[in-house]
Amino acid sequence: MFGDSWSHSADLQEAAASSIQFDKRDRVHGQRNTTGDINGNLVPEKARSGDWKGEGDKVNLAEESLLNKMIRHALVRNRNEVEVLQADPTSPLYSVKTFEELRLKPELLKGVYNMGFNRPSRIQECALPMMLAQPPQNLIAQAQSGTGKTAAFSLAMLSHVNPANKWTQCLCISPTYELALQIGQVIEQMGKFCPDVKVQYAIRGNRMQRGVQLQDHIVIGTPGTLLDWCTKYKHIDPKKITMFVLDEADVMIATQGHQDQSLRIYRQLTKDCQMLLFSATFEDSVWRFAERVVPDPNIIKLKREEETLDNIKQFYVDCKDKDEKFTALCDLYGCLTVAQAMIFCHTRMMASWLVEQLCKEGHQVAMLSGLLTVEQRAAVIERFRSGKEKVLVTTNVCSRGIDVEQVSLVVNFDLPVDFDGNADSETYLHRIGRTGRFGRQGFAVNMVDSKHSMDIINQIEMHFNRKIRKLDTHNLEEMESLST
Ligand SMILES: Nc1ncnc2c1ncn2[C@@H]1O[C@H](COP(=O)(O)OP(=O)(O)OP(=O)(O)O)[C@@H](O)[C@H]1O
Repeated sequence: MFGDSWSHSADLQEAAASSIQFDKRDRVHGQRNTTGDINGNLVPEKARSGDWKGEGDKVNLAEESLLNKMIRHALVRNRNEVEVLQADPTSPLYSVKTFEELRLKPELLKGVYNMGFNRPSRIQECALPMMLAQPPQNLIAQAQSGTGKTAAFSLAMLSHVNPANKWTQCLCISPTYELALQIGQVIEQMGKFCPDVKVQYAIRGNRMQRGVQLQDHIVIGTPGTLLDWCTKYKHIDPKKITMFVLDEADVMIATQGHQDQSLRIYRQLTKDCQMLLFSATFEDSVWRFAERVVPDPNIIKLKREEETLDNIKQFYVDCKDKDEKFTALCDLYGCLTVAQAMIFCHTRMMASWLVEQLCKEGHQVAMLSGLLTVEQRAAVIERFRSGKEKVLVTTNVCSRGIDVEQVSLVVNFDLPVDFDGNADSETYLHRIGRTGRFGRQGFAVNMVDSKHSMDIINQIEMHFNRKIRKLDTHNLEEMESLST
């Protein structure tokens, strides 16, 4: 398929990876400030975490993904059209509007409905018929988190297996232990009425006697353990795998060693094995990886709904220093609690300082930062969502993940900057942008405390071609207009 050059480069990668002592759990728990590039080199995480003027709080892709799964209870709204690129453009394109059209086993259909799914999501409409087609078709699918990818491939695996064959038929690779468990939960829930279908987890700590062949039909696991189970321990015969799913490919390749482990598993499969790859984003490195493991793919893409600054009134407050920013924030406090507000800081330290100061002033605020475990973060977000907390102080760790409809005011206590200290317009948009909020009004207040931060405001103004007006915190009329 890719010839020797491809396997040679995989070998080179493995050799490189094994020479670097790197515990992947470090990444899972966000201790590292590095990430692996396509060649397995360690490179610093850049703009996303912002690392200028003090360590910005780290955004760990796997944690972000897990957090998203934990806090999400429904599909993300997306009204964009799905783009489909077929491997064979002459073959008819099927898409379904109902789950019945898929002719699933009745027990499986019952499982789907039992989960409260009435109809396929946008991405599922196209992806499901492709994944269930005969002869099998390969698929690369890209759509943001929450659009129904996991549910789609879980359904495909459950539908694919023949329970009468007592061996592993579907492999699903996931970047972390926790994410693998999340996928397993979906499969187990969806397969609730298919008791004959067995699921197993190839994750650290789950050990079996060497040479014991699994009878479980679907195995979900992390790349390293799955590779061991296929090669070293022979629990799985890779030649009998007929469906191979790679989930969260973007997270996978950002994790040192995972890419080459996945490639090594892939190389043991037969060429008839159906390959399915999913990713929330599609940078070049993800794309190159996808092309390596998914020959002749159908490609499905669902663009993220554009965030927009429409309906957002943007202001800046001119301050001398941090303390003056704090005073300005306290002046704004009445407006913050009218609906709900998020206050962004660059570092964990700044966020902690701010929370402490606000509490001293008698204000009730919640804090979200990379210092918290994913479970703790999920709990804080739930409290904020349910309105138990009105004001959330946060770093970038959650600027992407949480969609809280009722947030009407965003304060950039620190402006978003990239690695070099320039305006990070993308993060700015993520912090204050809203997607299709039915014209609901929002406000953004940016704290400026230096010529440099004023420059950033100017850069952001130019980037979005929108005026950011000066807010005089002593001008009560303008202040009050924030809450109307
Ligand atoms: N057809 C559907 N109808 C209703 N809800 C659905 C449907 N498909 C999935 N969901 C629900 O929507 C949410 C997101 O789905 P899912 O986890 O499959 O998305 P995803 O794209 O894999 O996102 P992530 O990568 O964060 O897991 C879940 O709560 C899931 O139960």
